[in-house]
Amino acid sequence: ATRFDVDRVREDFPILNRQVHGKPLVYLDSAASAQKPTVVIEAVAACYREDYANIHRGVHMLSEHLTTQYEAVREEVRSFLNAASEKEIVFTRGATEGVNLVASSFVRPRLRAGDEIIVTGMEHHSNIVPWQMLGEETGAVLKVVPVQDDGSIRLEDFEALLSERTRFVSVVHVSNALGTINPVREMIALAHERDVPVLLDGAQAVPHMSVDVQALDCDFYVFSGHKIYGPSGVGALYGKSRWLKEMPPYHGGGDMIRSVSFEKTEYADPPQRFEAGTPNICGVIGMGVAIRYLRSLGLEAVAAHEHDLLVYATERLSQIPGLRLLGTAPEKAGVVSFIMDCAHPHDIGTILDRSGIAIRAGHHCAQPVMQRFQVPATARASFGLYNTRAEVDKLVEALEKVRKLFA
Ligand SMILES: Cc1ncc(COP(=O)(O)O)c(CN[C@@H]2CONC2=O)c1O
Repeated sequence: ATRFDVDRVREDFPILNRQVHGKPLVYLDSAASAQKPTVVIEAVAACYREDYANIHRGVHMLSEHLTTQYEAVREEVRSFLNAASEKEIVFTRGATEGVNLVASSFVRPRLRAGDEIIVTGMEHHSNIVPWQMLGEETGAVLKVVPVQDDGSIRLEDFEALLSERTRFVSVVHVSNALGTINPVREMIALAHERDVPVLLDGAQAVPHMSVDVQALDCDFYVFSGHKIYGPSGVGALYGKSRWLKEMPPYHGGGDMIRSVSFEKTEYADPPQRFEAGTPNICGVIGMGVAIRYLRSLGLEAVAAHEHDLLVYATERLSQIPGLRLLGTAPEKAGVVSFIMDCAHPHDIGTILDRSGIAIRAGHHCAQPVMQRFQVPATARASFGLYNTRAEVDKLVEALEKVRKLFA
């Protein structure tokens, strides 16, 4: 793979030149949201400054031009995920809306009291709460794959939960709290042996690795634009055509119809059926530019660079007395979660902030993970393509300062 020139790449991210509390920003919170390259910032600005109109219905040049740009992003996302057709790509507000859409339109009609939905113990709340809401409505129950001490799950534990009552499996591809990469290909094969469809939450996977939904054979895949260096409030849901065709609309309104009358309304075909109302037009266009930018750097080169940072950070943090890593599975991406015996994660985050270092401290919308490891919270450093070993060294330096302060 071509050596990844991170110093050159950093020039693409204006915010990385700024100071925080008089110190250079060291941004180690990309798992929460990634920073934006100039090409994305400029594309969104140009969309509003030069090209803006509403899309899909206008007969004037601006509307037609922007509609073409907007719909071209659907092909960009199809290619990014290697979906069979761009009709399998639904634009959403993000991963959370993608899960809710599938829960409401695909799973809900299939559920009866006592039916089971399988998730893992490391899910983000956006892949727990929608299923609990369905359970309250239908009497369906959640079955949870236990998390091992190293933050991984065991296939045999997953298989043991599959039963004739299992109606759906919804699992995270890469954990935002532990960094674990789950064995999703094998999980999907086991579920499909029993004709059980699977949704993968790919919010933390797509920034760090190539994703091929046809090779995975997942039934649904969700991700958010803001984690792949694009705007917030935009994302995508991949769904197999065979499923999208049979799904009723999620939200009603304009654009998702073929014809409306008080006697009868005909819905549009997928994907438009699931895209009611005026969308985040310039956000979608920005997301398309972000995907092109990421792919221009090469997912393999980005993954290799981030893996080097992950290994380096893990080695260096492991040498800090009183620091315990959470999430030490052999297959990991993106994040290093840890606690220190001398300070609460929030204190760690506050002190690091004073040194210009941005990490996340809390439960990372994965409270069951905190309960599983019996910690109130963790400190989490997470990596993007623009991070460097020197920034890991600054993190370690600051953590030594925490130790001196609190020891
Ligand atoms: C694994 C995972 N799934 C779903 C989501 C929800 O994505 P949206 O908020 O874009 O719908 C997140 C967000 N990650 C959170 C956001 O802040 N810090 C995190 O780790 C996530 O990490």
